[in-house]
Amino acid sequence: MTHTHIAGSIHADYSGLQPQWLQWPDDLNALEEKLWPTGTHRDEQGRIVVGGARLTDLAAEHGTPAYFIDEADFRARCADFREAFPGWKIYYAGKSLLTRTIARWVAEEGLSLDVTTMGEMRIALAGGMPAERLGFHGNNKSAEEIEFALEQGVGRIIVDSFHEIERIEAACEAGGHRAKVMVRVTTGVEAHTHEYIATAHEDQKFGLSITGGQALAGLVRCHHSPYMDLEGIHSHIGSQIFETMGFEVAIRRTLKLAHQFKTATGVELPELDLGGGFGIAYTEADTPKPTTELAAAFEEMIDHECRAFGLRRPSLSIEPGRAISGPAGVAIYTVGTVKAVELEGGRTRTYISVDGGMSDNIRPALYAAEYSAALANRTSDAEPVLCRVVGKHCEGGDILIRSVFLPADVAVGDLIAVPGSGAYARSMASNYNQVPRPPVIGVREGRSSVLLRRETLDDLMRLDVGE
Ligand SMILES: Cc1ncc(COP(=O)(O)O)c(C=O)c1O
Ligand SMILES: N[C@@H](CCCC[NH3+])C(=O)O
Repeated sequence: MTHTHIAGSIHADYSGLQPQWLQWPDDLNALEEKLWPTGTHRDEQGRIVVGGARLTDLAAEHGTPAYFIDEADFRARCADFREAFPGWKIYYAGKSLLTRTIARWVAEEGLSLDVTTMGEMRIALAGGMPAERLGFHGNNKSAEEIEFALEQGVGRIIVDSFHEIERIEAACEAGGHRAKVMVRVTTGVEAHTHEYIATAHEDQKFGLSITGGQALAGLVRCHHSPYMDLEGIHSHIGSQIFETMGFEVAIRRTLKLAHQFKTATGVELPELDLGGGFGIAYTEADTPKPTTELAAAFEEMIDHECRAFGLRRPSLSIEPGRAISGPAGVAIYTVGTVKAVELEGGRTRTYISVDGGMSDNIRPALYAAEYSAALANRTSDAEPVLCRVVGKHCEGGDILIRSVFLPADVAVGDLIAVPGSGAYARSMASNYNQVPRPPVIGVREGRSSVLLRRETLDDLMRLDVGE
């Protein structure tokens, strides 16, 4: 192993192995505030404490891998959006993480809820979210889902295609319903995020294109429908976005569309929904903007464009998912093996295998998403080594954290905590390799409660009904 001098101290030389954004850590035991639920700290023995509970105790009680959600932090993030965007409707995006209890938290915090399937609708309603506070999304809603939504009286259906318009009308006709709808449009914005989670460029499956004219045609079609009350335009440009620029372009283009609609029909659309996508810090390199800053930028742009197009300011809504559930959640794994792999140039990468992997967090494999990690059960004075935290699946790409500095003495049995695991981890989990999915545990004032229990092998066996 070669060594190099950086800022006066001697470090192992990981040049070429270490991504540019990953800094040599000043203090491996430090917990960078922006990554963790508010109030996360180490106790006097160095154990990480989340929501007033030691992760060691939580792991002993609930096993690993597991996701722990700090209820106070989750609720505070709901409140933060509510307060930063006064007068706006805030729809928490349930796809990021949804259980009945979480739906209840969201309802109690006064937010609405964005759902995408029958399953999400059922869980949200079972959690006590009033149907009129649900926004029903999806690019291929089934007739059954639409009928259910109308019967329950969901607040609005966000229409994604002409086929769906026909399906909604048929369901209204058959069931004697009226449907409140918004039309999801593609604004052509190239959001600065991973290609798979950008959703407003033209060449993808969501929404009706503004440029192609389908968006205006869809709005007019809904406006004239005898079964629909058209509430407005919906735009969602993508996910894990830090810059306001993409949203500003979307605001301009959707309000221009609202103006065209007014010219075509003489009617002003009452509402504009700007979707979700607000980025969070997964690593030290991520710098999310405070919600107040986002709100100020949006407000200014909306006022400006409304004036420019001679429109009244519409009612406004957003749909944050990750920005609420992501930082509130920490995943805990147990180290099973540690392997120093010799690379060319005499350098070493330390592979730390944990008891989970791509089945409980597919995001690194799917989007090359980066995460951070910390030793949860103790501190260490050992020197930092460049590690790759990998899972237990039969797949070379089963990587949880591609590059992270951890102490050189990480050993079998240690606990690894991964912040930012509240969003799109459990909700996208699978049973790959017949691994039961981990539980979601709520933590509040030092006490924990199971929100979603751990799957068991019996659960898996029960599904396997073949001869
Ligand atoms: C329509 C819609 N709204 C809201 C969201 C939530 O996004 P995020 O969790 O990034 O805020 C998504 C997912 O990207 C979405 O598709
Ligand atoms: N699931 C994605 C976000 C996009 C999903 C919603 N359209 C993620 O983990 O980042």
